[in-house]
Amino acid sequence: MEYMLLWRMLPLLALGASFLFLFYVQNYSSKLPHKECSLLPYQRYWIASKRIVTPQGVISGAVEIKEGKIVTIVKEEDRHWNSKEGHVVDYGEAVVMPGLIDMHAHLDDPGRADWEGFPSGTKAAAAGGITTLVDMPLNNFPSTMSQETLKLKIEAAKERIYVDVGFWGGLVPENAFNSSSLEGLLNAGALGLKSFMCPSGINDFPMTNINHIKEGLSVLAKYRRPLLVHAELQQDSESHLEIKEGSDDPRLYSTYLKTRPPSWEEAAIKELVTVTKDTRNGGPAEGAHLHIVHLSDSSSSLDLIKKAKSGGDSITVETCPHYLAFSAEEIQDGDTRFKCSPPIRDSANKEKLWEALLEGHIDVLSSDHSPTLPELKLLDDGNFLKAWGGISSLQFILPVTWSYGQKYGVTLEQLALWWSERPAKLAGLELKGAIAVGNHADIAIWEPEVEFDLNDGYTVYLKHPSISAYMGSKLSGRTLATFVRGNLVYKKEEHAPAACGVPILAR
Ligand SMILES: NC(=O)N[C@H]1NC(=O)NC1=O
Ligand SMILES: [Zn+2]
Ligand SMILES: [Zn+2]
Repeated sequence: MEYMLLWRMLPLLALGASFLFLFYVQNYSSKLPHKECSLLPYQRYWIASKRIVTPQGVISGAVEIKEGKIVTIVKEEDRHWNSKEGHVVDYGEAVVMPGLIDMHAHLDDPGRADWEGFPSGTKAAAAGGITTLVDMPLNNFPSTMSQETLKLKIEAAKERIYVDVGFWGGLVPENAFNSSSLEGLLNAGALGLKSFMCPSGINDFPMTNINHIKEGLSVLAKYRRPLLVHAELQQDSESHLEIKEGSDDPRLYSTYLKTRPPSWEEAAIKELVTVTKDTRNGGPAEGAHLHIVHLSDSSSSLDLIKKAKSGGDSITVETCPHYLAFSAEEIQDGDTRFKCSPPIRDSANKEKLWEALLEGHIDVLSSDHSPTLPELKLLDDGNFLKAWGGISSLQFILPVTWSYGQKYGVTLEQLALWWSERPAKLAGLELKGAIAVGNHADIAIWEPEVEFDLNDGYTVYLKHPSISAYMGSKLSGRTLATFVRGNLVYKKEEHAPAACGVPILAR
């Protein structure tokens, strides 16, 4: 009789057990990253190399990664690490460096995704060793200048980004005196704000004056987040107004150069340093920080920044690879791929930029990757005055800085400082920017000595490779692999099947 009861109960028991099993699998597996996020099927593993760039210097050894974070770093000589404890990926002599953080890129998504877009831009980033991008609030449509428009960005990024992406919000006349609007944007997670002191090239992103900037800083002080400023102030007395269609040849680079002299940068920075005084200790905007983007003028503009820094202002400055790689003398007439603002100046200016970077007066590097449609670059026409201003570079920033930096003795540690550690600090990314225990396992593996020709045979992931000023050049430094939070997102011309980058929102 009891046996009979047991037999009858069996199907019920089996059903219960399978429910329990399903419950377990669902709950447990949801905690594991999607296996399509990574080209490496391990949760826990070691990366070994003879050249690992840490804040304490370059070491030979191994880094242990567990569930997306760096948990151990050991030197070769301290052989406590036991390879049996996990899978080891041995990269030999290749360099293991913190992934690059490009704090200034325009991915134009949503609204102008045909210019670049999150999938193409972040695939290019991953292929170039970049593990985090901070996206600019303009060139996408609508511009990111409110809580609602930031939400559109986050929505557009969903399952479409291959690396992590943070967002700057826009400071524009419309929101500058509306602190609740700015606070809404900052509360929604913007890592800081960005504004222009000259026309931005995009009608729906109008320029700010120094009063707007002062207001922006006072709101940012409370959040301890930065304001990034495009520092060029149009000087009517000179230059561009005198350039009339027909009298100066718009195909000559020298014509374009005359339209944006260094005095524009100098005038903007002169105004900025009157308000950065507020950021000093005890000042009314203490806690805010002003960051000058893409400095080109290495003379008077830089002197003003140095003076403000020495006075205790919270101010930093970046330059970009194109100002370090190219000089005005080399730009061919009609080659609008090189048009950007502020413009690329002469070679003496370039030498001084390098000097300032090496001496620490320029703090950080960024790409200012600002693509567009090839037809708006006017490559056939070659009209420098009408072509889109912006350089396409994202995938190449590491080999460009490395290749052009050879002449100046640039070291791996310097690259890590300019491209990872300092941008992480500026953007407030606490767990990124260095190979250190507890940090996200955001890692670039690359071979500095390997040369390549950036020609049609090279796999470029940017949406419009033809508009990049770097096409046709020979560079050294090939990316082998890129890890984002422990996921192997790129390996030798292959991306992970799923886009598992996450939006980074300030809290
Ligand atoms: N709108 C936009 O991306 N402008 C950028 N392009 C450029 O060359 N400088 C910039 O500020
Ligand atoms: Zn700019
Ligand atoms: Zn820009």
